[in-house]
Amino acid sequence: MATINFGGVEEQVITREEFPLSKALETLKNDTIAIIGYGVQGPGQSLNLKDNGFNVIVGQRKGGKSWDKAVADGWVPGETLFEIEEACEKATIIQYLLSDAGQIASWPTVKKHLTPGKTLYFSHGFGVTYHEQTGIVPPKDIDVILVAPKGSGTSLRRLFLAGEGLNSSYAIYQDATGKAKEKVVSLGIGVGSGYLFETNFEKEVFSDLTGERGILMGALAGLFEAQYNVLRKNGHSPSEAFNETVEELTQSLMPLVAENGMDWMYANTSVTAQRGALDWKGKFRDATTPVFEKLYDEVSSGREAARVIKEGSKPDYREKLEEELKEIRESELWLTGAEVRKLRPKA
Ligand SMILES: NC(=O)c1ccc[n+]([C@@H]2O[C@H](COP(=O)([O-])OP(=O)(O)OC[C@H]3O[C@@H](n4cnc5c(N)ncnc54)[C@H](O)[C@@H]3O)[C@@H](O)[C@H]2O)c1
Ligand SMILES: CC(C)(O)[C@@H](O)C(=O)O
Ligand SMILES: [Mg+2]
Ligand SMILES: [Mg+2]
Repeated sequence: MATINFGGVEEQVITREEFPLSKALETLKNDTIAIIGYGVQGPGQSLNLKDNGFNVIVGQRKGGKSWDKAVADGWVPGETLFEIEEACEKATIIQYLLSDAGQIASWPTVKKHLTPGKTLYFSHGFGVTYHEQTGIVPPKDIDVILVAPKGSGTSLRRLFLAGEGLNSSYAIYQDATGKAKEKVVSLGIGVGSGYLFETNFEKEVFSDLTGERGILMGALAGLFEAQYNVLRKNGHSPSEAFNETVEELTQSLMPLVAENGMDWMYANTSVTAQRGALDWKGKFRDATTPVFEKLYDEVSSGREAARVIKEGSKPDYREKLEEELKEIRESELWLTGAEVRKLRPKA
């Protein structure tokens, strides 16, 4: 493990250099890894593991879109693609990558196959942390581990194909065999993580739910709408409002932040922008802190989980989601975005 000083706080991280792929392959050479669920993380993790040389099969409900996608991606029914129960039976390591609500519904099926010596792997602390609501309580005599890629499964696959890697957190919930650590690190490297940082199941789910509802998705989308609406109300054209709200952020300023930090982005803007933004930063921080405090409280109390389980378990969830996404897609803001994207010059 490498000790890294993160702004004055030392943490241990695991990199590909110190835990190479060859060591991961050696550790899991007798294992069959079943990826249960082929939604977003399933494809990314299974294809990366397969391309890295691990013994992988996929378990997915037959007949739906995810099954067809698995076939299109090269998984062969009866050879490397099975119904969930059959894949669980064949596996020594079960990577439980159904949607968090789906994991509750399929738990009785999966649990039957969690016999001593097997390993149960999650990419989220949700099911185990909120066990009073999910009913997911693994048997004591198996290893229970987590590798949570910090980003979409789509990005996990794309970065892997580009020879790069998304970072992931890892955690051990139960170590029945004494080998959970080497297994979790091997799987973390195998699924294509750039590096791995340690957490526990509860911290992973509390931070993840806060992040995605907050700045990564919910807060960001809400701030976009607020600023766009104010600009439009004051007579600015859609293209001007969109460019000053979204396009410049994604195309010009966030790449600078990603490359070299916030101060680098500030250093590459005008004095006028710097001065104003530095003054307004505090106002936005103070205005939104109570909302973030409320969000964390909803997450840590389990109330947010209850809402997700209730909504995510409804049979018409996907249909309703599609309606909500359509409403966003067809709003003036994002219709403008579609036109603006088309105008980007190609290399
Ligand atoms: N989406 C991501 O990129 C991402 C990132 C990090 C961690 N995670 C975590 O990874 C896990 C998988 O997430 P995902 O977004 O890939 O899942 P998903 O929502 O895409 O669903 C995965 C699969 O579950 C199946 N499924 C849903 N309900 C089911 C049910 N009742 N019975 C049987 N199958 C059912 C669907 O057919 C789908 O193929 C979750 O724990 C999630 O929190 C996801
Ligand atoms: C990709 C995210 C938002 O990081 C993940 O946490 C998810 O739930 O999909
Ligand atoms: Mg998440
Ligand atoms: Mg996340």
